[in-house]
Amino acid sequence: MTEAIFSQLGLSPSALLLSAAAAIFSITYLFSQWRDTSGLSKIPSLDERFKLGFQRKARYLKHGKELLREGYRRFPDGMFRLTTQFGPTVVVSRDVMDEVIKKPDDMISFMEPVKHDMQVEYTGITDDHLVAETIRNDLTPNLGRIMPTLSKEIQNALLEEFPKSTEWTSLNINKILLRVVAIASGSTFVGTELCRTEEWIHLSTQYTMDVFIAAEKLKIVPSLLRPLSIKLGWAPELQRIVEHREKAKQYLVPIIQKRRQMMAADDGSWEKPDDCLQWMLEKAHQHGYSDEDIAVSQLSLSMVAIHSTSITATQALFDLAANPSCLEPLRNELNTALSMSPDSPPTFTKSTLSSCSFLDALIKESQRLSPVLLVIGKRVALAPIPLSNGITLPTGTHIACPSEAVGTDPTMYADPLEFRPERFLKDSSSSSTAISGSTRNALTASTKNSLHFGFGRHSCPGRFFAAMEIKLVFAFLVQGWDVALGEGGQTGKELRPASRERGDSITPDPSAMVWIRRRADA
Ligand code: HEM
Repeated sequence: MTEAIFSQLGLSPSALLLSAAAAIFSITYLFSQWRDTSGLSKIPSLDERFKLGFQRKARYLKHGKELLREGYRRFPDGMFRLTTQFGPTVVVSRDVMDEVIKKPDDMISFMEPVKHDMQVEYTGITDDHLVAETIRNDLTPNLGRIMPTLSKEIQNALLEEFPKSTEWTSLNINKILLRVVAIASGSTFVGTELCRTEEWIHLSTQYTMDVFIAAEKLKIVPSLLRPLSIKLGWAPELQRIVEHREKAKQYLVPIIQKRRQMMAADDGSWEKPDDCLQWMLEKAHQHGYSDEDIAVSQLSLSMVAIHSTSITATQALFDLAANPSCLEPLRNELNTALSMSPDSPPTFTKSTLSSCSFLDALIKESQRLSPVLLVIGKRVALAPIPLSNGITLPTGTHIACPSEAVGTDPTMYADPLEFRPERFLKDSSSSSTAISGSTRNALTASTKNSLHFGFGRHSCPGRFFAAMEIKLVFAFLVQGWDVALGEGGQTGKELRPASRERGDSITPDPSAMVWIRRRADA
């Protein structure tokens, strides 16, 4: 049908797409010139040399980290304008961010940037209150209770996925840790049976990939042309997203219904599952969720949880392998923690794991240098936002805080690009002045000095679970295996795989290999 219209017009689909794109770029350019004359022009800009919006966006996609660092160093206490992949954005200091995010959601929107980033109009991602509430009210307070199951799943998954040989073997660690985290998270999200099935592992990881890829592809196309580009087959992932949702319903609705029957017939003998699916179905009616909605919410939960955690774990493993001097203190600390366990054989508990401050510091230091995102606190002003510095951010202003630049600020962190977990230890003499000597330095801290899980009321509610999961992966991994970055067990900073950076996001090199061998005494 669409092709028939094009041939009647005497145009190929790509010629039409190109002409329409040219027209839309011109309109966008004129609009961006008009926008710059608003109150925002009082704020310094890093965009001056580039006139066209698409040039600015392309520059950010390639050099986002350098631009954010430059702006932060030049205007550390204030704010600056920069076109990010999100469009013209006011990048604000932590103090301004602190002020802004305290405003109510009807003044400063958390969802608007998500709508753009995830292209929700096309991908169908929704603001899922049930997910955030379940994490805050059920998952986080019960971490101690679910830990034995989580711990067992991680240990089993590592034993299955990692080599049994005591010879060095190369592995694509991205893929393996994604599987381990998907299985382990699945045990807490949907239960220990479904979490190990290939179908669920595929669904819970591929859904996220398809949503992100579709959204990235759509953002390249000017907004008015997106429906046409979809008709022309530009984002086939959108169809797969719909299929993933149908599959999730097929897998989960019968389980949910079975659980409801068991609940209704329960005479006290039924052992109620202790997982997010159960917690969600028990409160679904308060939120007006059907059983099918719960199934889709489980995909949303996997989407926010699994990749962010496995990426953080992968980066930390690269850092550990690149810094072998960290291995001995880490193993000693873990052995001491296990020696405190009352169980036989000894196991990690929530409190023994929290006593492992070097492990906490190591992951936090890795996150400081390789966070998942360059900025946090992306928001859109839904009303004018007056600030204490006298500037009022007009309605529609896009805001973000340059968390990576803050984390590599030399006035906060001595030798900021060096990997030194000790800087986060309480009694470390090498800590920088701004961060030393406080339990607020923990990996899960969400403060103005610790930004990578966001801060304020929308800060990541899953960070306690993520931290526990990553720590358990590391605890079992370093006890059972040796890790290196080159053939024959070579290690060293120069071998650390470089990350991929595009716009706001930092990801480990997907093709990077690590070398692993089973420890003889494990
Ligand atoms: C290392 C892994 C993770 C990182 C780096 C991370 C990071 C973040 C960040 C930066 C935000 C946005 C905060 C803001 O804009 O103010 C966020 C929000 C969120 N995260 Fe995480 N996250 C991780 C793991 C998880 C896990 C495991 C879960 C679920 C169990 C989760 C659930 C959520 C949810 C539901 C939100 C939205 C909160 C809201 O709507 O208020 N995250 N996360």
